[in-house]
Amino acid sequence: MNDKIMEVKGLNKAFGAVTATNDLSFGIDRGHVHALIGPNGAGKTTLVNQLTGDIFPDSGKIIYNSQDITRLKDYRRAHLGIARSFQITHIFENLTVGENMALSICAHSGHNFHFWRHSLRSGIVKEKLEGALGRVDLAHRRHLKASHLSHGEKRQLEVGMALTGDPELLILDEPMAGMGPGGTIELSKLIEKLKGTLTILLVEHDMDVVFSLADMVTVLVYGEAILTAPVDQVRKNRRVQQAYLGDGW
Ligand SMILES: Nc1ncnc2c1ncn2[C@@H]1O[C@H](COP(=O)(O)OP(=O)(O)OP(=O)(O)O)[C@@H](O)[C@H]1O
Repeated sequence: MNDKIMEVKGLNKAFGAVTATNDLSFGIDRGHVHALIGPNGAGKTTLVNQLTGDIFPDSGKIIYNSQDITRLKDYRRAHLGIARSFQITHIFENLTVGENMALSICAHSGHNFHFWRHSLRSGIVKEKLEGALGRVDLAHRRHLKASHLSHGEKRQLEVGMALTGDPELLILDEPMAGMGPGGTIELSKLIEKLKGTLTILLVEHDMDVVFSLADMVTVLVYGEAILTAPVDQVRKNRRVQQAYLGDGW
C-alpha cells in the first residue's frame, strides 16, 4: 500500500466569485500528524469539508488509501476510516461521559440506537467502553454529566467519540479553539499519545501546538497550498513568514 494515506490533486472549489480552494495539491503520510495552517479565510475548513465529503469539489481528485473518493458520500468515507472531530462540540450534555461514549460505540458497531442503554450490559460494549475512556484519559470521569466537564475535557470526550469507530485518519478541526492554557496542554498530551497509532490531520491556529506536534505542515494562502514541508522548513520559509507568520518568526 502507498505510504500516503491521502492525496489531494488539483482541487478547486469556488463559492460564486470566491475561490476557496485553488488548484490545491498535497499528500498526507500514513502515521503522521499533518498540520494544516493558514490565515483566516485561507480555505482550511472548505478543504476539510471536501475531504470528509460534506461538500464536493468543482474539480480535482481526493485519493484515500489509493481509492478515488472524490464523489463518495460522507458516511461512506466514515466507513472507510475517516473521522472528524468538529470545532463545535457534538456531545450530549445531559448524558454522562460513559453514556456519551457508549452511544458512540453503539452507533459505530451497528447496535440499535433505541436500545443503546440496554446494550451497555453487553460484554463487548463494556470492554470497548473501558478502552475508549482510557484512550482519552477520561475513565475517572465516566459517571459525571458531560455538562460538568471542563471545556478541555469536553474536547477529549469528543475526540474519544470520534475514535470509537477505529478510524485510520482523524481530522481535528481547530481542537484548541476557545481553550485555556491548561486545556491546551492536556489536549496536546492526548494528541502526542495518539501519535503513531493513526494518522491525524490537525487544523490549528496555535503555532506552538503545531510546531510541537506536527511532523509535516501544509500552508494554505488564498486557497492554495503554498508549501508542504517538515516543521523546521516551514519555520524558515521566507514566503510563509511573510504570508502568515509575520516577520517576527
Ligand atoms: N458556504 C460558503 N459560501 C460562500 N463563501 C464561503 C462559504 N464557505 C466559505 N466561504 C468563503 O471561502 C473562503 C475560505 O473560507 P474557509 O472558512 O474555508 O477558510 P478558513 O481558512 O477555514 O478560515 P478560518 O480560519 O477563519 O476558519 C472565505 O473567503 C469564505 O468567506
